[in-house]
Amino acid sequence: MSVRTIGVVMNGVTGRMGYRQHLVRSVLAINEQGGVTLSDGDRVKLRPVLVGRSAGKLADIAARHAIPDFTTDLDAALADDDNLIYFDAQVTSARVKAVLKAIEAGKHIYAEKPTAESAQEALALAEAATAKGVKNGVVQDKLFLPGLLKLKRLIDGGFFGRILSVRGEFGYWVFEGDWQEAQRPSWNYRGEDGGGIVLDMFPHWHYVLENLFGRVESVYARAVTHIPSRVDEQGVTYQATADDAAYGVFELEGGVIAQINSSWTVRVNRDELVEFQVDGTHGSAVAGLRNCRVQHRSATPKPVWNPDLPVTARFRDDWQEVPDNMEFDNGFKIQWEAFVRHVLEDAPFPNDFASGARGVQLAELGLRSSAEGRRIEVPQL
Ligand SMILES: NC(=O)C1=CN([C@@H]2O[C@H](COP(=O)(O)OP(=O)(O)OC[C@H]3O[C@@H](n4cnc5c(N)ncnc54)[C@H](OP(=O)(O)O)[C@@H]3O)[C@@H](O)[C@H]2O)C=CC1
Ligand SMILES: O=C1CO[C@H](CO)[C@@H](O)[C@@H]1O
Repeated sequence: MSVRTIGVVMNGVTGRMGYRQHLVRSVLAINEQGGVTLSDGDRVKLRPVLVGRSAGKLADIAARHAIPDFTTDLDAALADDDNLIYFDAQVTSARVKAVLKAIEAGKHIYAEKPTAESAQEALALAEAATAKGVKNGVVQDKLFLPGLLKLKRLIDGGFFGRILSVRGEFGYWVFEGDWQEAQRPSWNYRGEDGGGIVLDMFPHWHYVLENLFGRVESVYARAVTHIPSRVDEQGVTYQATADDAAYGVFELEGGVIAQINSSWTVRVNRDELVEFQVDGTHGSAVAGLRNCRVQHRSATPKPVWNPDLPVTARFRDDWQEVPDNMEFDNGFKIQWEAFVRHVLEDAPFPNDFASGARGVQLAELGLRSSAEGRRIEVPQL
């Protein structure tokens, strides 16, 4: 068994996702476990090369984790042939330019979602990567959440019979920033800076729906800005020009109807920050980030509507927890390992830029649907 090291240029590590999930919980965690194991038993460690626009912030992170390589010069990092992979977790609006540069430099590309702000640009990235012959992948972390893995297990095991509908509820209250600090970066609430819940969350819903239930054939959405002004990181009031809630209906192949609410203006009255209820002819399930509960047709109670009487049935007690049956690793790390194997030994990696572009397309069509007040067919890309 041999161990080798490859360089990974990581742009955006001073941000929330780039630092926590990608650098600490994925790349450094992979090295701590001894690297990515390839099919022949060899191991590959990752040498992060931190890139960003603030030398001070990069130096802090590098010192904290004893990382020798960091720079504000993306071109220099891309010019180094030992750096095989370029990873991007910058703000969405900065993604396309940097990724195109990295493709041009012949790097294999892994990027956060959404890959671009428009479907045209997202497609252009996919085409540029294909033309250059570089591997490409987009983060689709929700597929690896324990709750969704359990849901997939139920689907694969035929638990539902014919699936009829999916109801998704995502969101929580994001503070306005005046009397309590906002817990998400302010650019998310400015359209001109690449913000908006549709662009943020519809790419997630797209790959979840496509992978678990089938192709998304149409969308109807209403996107709104419920809170028109917020206060940013500097304490300055700004106009919230991006949508902070979206109410969407998606029709899937085979007639499944999915209805997903996404909101940063909702107070949580559910067990998890995202939950999907799936109803089928033979059974139903409610899956969250970690847990999944089911009710089989044979154990379905028969409620009778009678508002004259107090409710005595405890409907939630009639559901059964799906067991873990396995250890669940961090989903971002699992995807990093898969991408490294894809680059080095051509292992399958379905979450490519083409699938990323389909997600951006759904966001774009969702926004168009909202603006025009109509249901829109989703053309196959
Ligand atoms: N898969 C998932 O679950 C999630 C994915 N995301 C995606 O990750 C990306 C980053 O989001 P998040 O980490 O929340 O954002 P942050 O605001 O926390 O981080 C943004 C990063 O981009 C850099 N940056 C900011 N402005 C610019 C600019 N104008 N030009 C170049 N770089 C810039 C920042 O550098 P600096 O520190 O110097 O400002 C920082 O490194 C987004 O595309 C978002 O959609 C976000 C949340 C969850
Ligand atoms: O992917 C995501 C999951 O949820 C987060 C919380 O609002 C979002 O920031 C995000 O982009």
